[in-house]
Amino acid sequence: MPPFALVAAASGALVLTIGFLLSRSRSPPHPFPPGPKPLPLVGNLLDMTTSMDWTTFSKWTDRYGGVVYLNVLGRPIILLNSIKANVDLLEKRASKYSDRPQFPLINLAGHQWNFGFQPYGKEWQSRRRVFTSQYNSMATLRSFYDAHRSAISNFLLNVLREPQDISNHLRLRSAQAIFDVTYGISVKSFDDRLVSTAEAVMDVVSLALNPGMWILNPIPIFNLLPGWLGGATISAKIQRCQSDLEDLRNVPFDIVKKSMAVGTAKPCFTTNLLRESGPVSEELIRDTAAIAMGAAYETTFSAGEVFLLAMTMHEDIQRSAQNEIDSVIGSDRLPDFIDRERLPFVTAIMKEVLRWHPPAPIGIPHELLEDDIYEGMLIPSGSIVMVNIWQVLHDSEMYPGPFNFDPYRFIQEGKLDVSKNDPGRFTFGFGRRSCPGRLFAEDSLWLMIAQFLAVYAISPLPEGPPPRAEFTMGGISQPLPFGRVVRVRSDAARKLLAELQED
Ligand code: HEM
Repeated sequence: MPPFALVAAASGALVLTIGFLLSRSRSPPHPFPPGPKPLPLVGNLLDMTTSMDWTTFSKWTDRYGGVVYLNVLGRPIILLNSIKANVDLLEKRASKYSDRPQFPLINLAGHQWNFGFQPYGKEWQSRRRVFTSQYNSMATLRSFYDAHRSAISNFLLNVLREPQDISNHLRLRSAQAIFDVTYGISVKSFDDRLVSTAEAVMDVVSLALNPGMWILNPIPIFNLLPGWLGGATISAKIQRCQSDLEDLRNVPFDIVKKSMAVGTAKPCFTTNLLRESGPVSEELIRDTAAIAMGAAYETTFSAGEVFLLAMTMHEDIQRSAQNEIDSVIGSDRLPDFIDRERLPFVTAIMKEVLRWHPPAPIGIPHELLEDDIYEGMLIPSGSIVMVNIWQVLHDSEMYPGPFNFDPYRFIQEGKLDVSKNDPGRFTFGFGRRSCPGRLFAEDSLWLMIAQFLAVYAISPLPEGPPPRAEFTMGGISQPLPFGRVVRVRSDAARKLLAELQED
């Protein structure tokens, strides 16, 4: 254990003791929900593993049910493991359950303007409303189609040139689509300063959302560390995080403003809002634009990697999708958004990708604003409420054989049917804080799947272990590296690739 963690744990003990005694001194008329037995002083600290471990959380469903109570350092934590509990609490009682807890590292990095972490209230509401005015409008989403097309064309061409670097190409595609849509800026390569800044910001966000960081909060201890114990290095790193975040917030926005002034700006999220006459301030437009980059980059990349893993593991499913594409579209053009209705199996694969391994398996924690009684149990005010999205999507009643990658579960009589079990309903969270980028994310993933399968085939390495469904832990999770071979499917596919234009 690093020294700072020891110091943090030791100094936290006093706080824990007080918290624990206080929590014990309450004798609620209603019991807390069931959960693993807490230890004296630390409560359930050891049950909450150091990384976000949804599989451990899910095991508790069998033992304790859909609502699990933990007490960590005197702080109540509620895990919602079932669809019913999530709908009943986060959706039906949204006015109580839509706040966010404090994330100390997020605050320290300077995210106070980021509505994804803001408390529930007017400020959050007005920012989210501006964001959804674009990302939930079908007309605006359609205007983003060209950005998706061009990012995916670049991706397909990059794969042709360097198939072994497919993960990097997938990352670049995520960055290109979101920078184009948000700022009308085309980032050319993975080394682009804007992309590396976004990566650095997201690395810190991922760390900051780790329960170890917001439960133990070692930051006050870092501040006390003398230089020889790493204090100076830590403080330099913190300053770097702050300046990266400010760059992400300001640099692309300033580029758009300059190009608007000389009449060369491409229509995008930022120009749409800046041109609208209305009460929205320039600062608010700048802030909401910057959020999209952070929120979309890692999540859409992760979904793309999950797709590649699933196809490498299930070549038969891949071939069925390719047969569908060949018979509906033929081989003289690439599938496009207009074909969506006619490619139900491709859509079923997209839905199953989002179910089989959701990119944000335990979402972003909420905080409860006031005491609540649910099914006779007390959920105390101030509880941190964590949604086990992964478990919801592995509910064996809703999704029989939940560990299998099985897009056929969404096909009834040859047609797509997600009327009762659409994973998109759960993968993006529940209630008023649910992801406002859902429609954009599904558009982006669908086109990538359809066009990739039209021209490429992916298979396991001929030698070496077959790929396994293994994933990184953390706020945003993705497959562990796995071996695969990508090849152009046919001469017709090669011709289609030759006709593609690079942006
Ligand atoms: C596959 C891709 C994506 C997944 C799986 C995903 C998932 C999520 C989840 C689980 C949350 C937390 C919901 C909650 O607190 O209950 C969230 C929040 C959010 N997402 Fe996404 N997301 C994705 C893509 C995107 C994209 C493309 C954008 C923007 C264009 C976006 C913007 C946001 C924002 C702004 C929030 C914060 C909402 C708030 O606090 O009010 N996400 N997302």
